[in-house]
Amino acid sequence: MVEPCIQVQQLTKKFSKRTVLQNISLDIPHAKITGLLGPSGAGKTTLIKLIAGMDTPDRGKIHVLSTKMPSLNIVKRLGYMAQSDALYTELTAYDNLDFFAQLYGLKGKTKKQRINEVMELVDLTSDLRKKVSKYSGGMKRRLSLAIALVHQPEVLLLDEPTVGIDPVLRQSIWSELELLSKQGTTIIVTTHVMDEAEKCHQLAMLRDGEIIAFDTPNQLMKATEKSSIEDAFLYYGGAKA
Ligand SMILES: Nc1ncnc2c1ncn2[C@@H]1O[C@H](COP(=O)(O)OP(=O)(O)OP(=O)(O)O)[C@@H](O)[C@H]1O
Repeated sequence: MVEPCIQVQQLTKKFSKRTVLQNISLDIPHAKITGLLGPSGAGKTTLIKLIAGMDTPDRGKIHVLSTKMPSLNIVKRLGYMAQSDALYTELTAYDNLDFFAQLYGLKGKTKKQRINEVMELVDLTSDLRKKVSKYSGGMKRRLSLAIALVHQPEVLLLDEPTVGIDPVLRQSIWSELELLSKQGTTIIVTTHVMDEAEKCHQLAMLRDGEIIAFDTPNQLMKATEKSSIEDAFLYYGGAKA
């Protein structure tokens, strides 16, 4: 049997006395796009951060690429895009990308080529030399995505990657995610947007720190006899995401 790319086992996370993730278990296969869908405060960011190794669970275990998290050993194999942009605003976009690309071990021609490729992908080529402090919110989001992609990670963890991005570019980003997953990248993406949720190969629906359903979008709609993911989600007792 092929081991899942990401294994979450009986995970519990508390902040002070408040339990925000409750006994979560998930097996996430390789080379699929898995969506985490849930209303604000459901625990999506907390879960993706734990998977990325940015925080530690109170109970349970997470393995990514057969490595117990958190672990520095696989940092280079992961791409993580946080919900709030972590950018050096006094530097240009190029310098930001250059900094992260070097951290990930890219050098010389390959580094330059990758920087150009990812900036083209997020449609920022003409703003490559602009200071990030002059970027709009949507441009910063796109640059953060470019940074998460620059080292061609095997696992991509994206926390609301398309917030503030216009519909046309959003579509092209989703086409790229689809292509990356076809090429073998495992992708987890949190979203509030229902039409994005439908594009995921499988969806974990979260509510109040618990997984209320985990299946393909089609199966979720079929099982609930609903014609949209939003209605299926409401059926399972989720508030409006
Ligand atoms: N560092 C922290 N300290 C205390 N409470 C926290 C912390 N981080 C998150 N929480 C709480 O944990 C719960 C889950 O938050 P989380 O950010 O994971 O939700 P979310 O589903 O990602 O929400 P959103 O869609 O609004 O981003 C919330 O009630 C939040 O207030």
